[in-house]
Amino acid sequence: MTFALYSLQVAPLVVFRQDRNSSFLSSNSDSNQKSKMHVSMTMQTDGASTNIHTSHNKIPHVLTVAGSDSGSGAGIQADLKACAARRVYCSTVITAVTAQNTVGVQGVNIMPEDFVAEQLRSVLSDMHVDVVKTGMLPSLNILKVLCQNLREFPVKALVVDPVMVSTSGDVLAGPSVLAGFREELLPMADIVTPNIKEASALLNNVPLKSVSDMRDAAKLIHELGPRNVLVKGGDLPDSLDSIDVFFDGEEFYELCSLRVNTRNTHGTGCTLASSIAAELAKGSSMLSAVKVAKRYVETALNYSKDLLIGNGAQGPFDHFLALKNITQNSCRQDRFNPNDLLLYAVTDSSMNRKWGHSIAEAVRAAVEGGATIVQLREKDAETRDFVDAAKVCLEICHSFRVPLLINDRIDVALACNADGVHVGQSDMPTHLARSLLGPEKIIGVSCKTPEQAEQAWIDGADYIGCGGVYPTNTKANNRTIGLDGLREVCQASKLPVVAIGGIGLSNAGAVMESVPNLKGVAVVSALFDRECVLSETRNLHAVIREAALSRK
Ligand SMILES: Cc1ncc(COP(=O)(O)OP(=O)(O)O)c(N)n1
Ligand SMILES: Cc1ncsc1CCOP(=O)(O)O
Ligand SMILES: [Mg+2]
Repeated sequence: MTFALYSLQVAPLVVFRQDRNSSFLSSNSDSNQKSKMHVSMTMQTDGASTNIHTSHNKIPHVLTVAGSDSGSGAGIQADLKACAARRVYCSTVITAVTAQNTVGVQGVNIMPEDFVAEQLRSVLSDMHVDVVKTGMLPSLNILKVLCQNLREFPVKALVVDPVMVSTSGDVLAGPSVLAGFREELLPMADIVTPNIKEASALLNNVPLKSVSDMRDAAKLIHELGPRNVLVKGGDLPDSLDSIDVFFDGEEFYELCSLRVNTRNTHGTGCTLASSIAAELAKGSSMLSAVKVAKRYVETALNYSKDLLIGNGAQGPFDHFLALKNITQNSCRQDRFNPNDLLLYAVTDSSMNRKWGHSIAEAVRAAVEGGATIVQLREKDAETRDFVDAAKVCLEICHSFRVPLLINDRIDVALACNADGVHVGQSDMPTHLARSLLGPEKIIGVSCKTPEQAEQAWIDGADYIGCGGVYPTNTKANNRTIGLDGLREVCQASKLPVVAIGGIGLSNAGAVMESVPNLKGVAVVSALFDRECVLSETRNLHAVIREAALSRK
């Protein structure tokens, strides 16, 4: 039995009107931002994106319009799990019910389009939906009903996953739907996320065999009207990496991730699109949303690679990998905030020994004095001592809401559940560190050139440590790049930059004042090769803060 809601007065809804020539999202914390995004309304920033409630208690909301998968690997079920894991609310409009498992699709029951319309109206007329994500649209009429509702109830963003064939090879949308995608839905989309087969189908079956073909396809699909295109290269043969091509209408980005060797890939497309939608709902810029979503899927696949569910060729994966850490009570609540780089204290075991300080004493003095982020750089510590000391320092830092990173040692960072790591050009490669640490941890990378900074960004780093700016005795044989080298990296880097090397009370203010875009300074000896770490940190903090304020 259905209820006629159509006569009810509908409360005035949304909010975001899209200017078709511009993009829709603000990105006030996203230094990766390259495209022409406009501020339409105050949303949460990336930096606060793990807090699902805004100050008005509004939760970011994704509506998924997709088919049900009885095996729960893909479709509506994957979308719900992805949104829950990414901590946004998810409502659902079901377009079809499939009888499906890890072997394939045994049956499809398409919802009548009137009932799809009724579901859409129920959700959109009552709830504040930020982002709509589409999956299986099994008939042209359903697609048209969706477009009609989107025109009536505009939302902040539309993510289109142009589902046509299931992972098992079963056809989920016919040629008339393909025409509907091209003519009606894609022109409304903020991003479309075809895999190789879907991109080829959208382009009249043009063959796609290389990354260069994917770039051409992204450009041609962009001409169909979506503002951004992500062509997913997971099905390209003969590659150790999985490369996706992102095109925003102006620039191409090749987004690389490690190919995870697993049978459990059923639902990756739905999960990726839902995760992009979730990040957009939180207020991320498009490129940042795509990067975070990719990281999340890669980590989930890696975490579930040996999971055994079903007897078929393609199994589901575990979306809730984050729950494995839920029992750890000592965890930071916020994601990386670039402003945390303002005064970056980097420890040194030999300096602490010289002054008779334990690591914990030195770290406590630094955070009490105003350090905004701490790195344990314990080059000669025994692993066991390092892990024990890191756990104590983590408690101290978190009591001041200061993140704690580990220098070089991913194993130590994992063992103590630190907030992240800092790696150099000859340490663990950044993309490997990212796949080991997952999407939420902070990764900093040392870079001396714009090219290295670009690579760090591609590989999934969060910030750049740039230096040595001045000569230093703390790191042997380290080439000095000077203020000019620092400026060059700051100007080119899409990631926030912190300066390091020979910086102290006498020059920190000048460095901050004379280098545009610099987020802060990282310091070893000026804090730790001193008798009183607390007062040195207080003094340096005052100088840097003043310089940062005078720049504004
Ligand atoms: C913030 C910050 N920037 C740069 C470095 C240097 O890292 P790396 O090049 O790996 O050298 P080591 O510190 O490992 O000797 C850093 N540690 N922190
Ligand atoms: C680790 C590192 N990386 C580049 S310079 C440097 C040492 C910085 O130490 P200090 O602040 O004592 O000059
Ligand atoms: Mg290193």
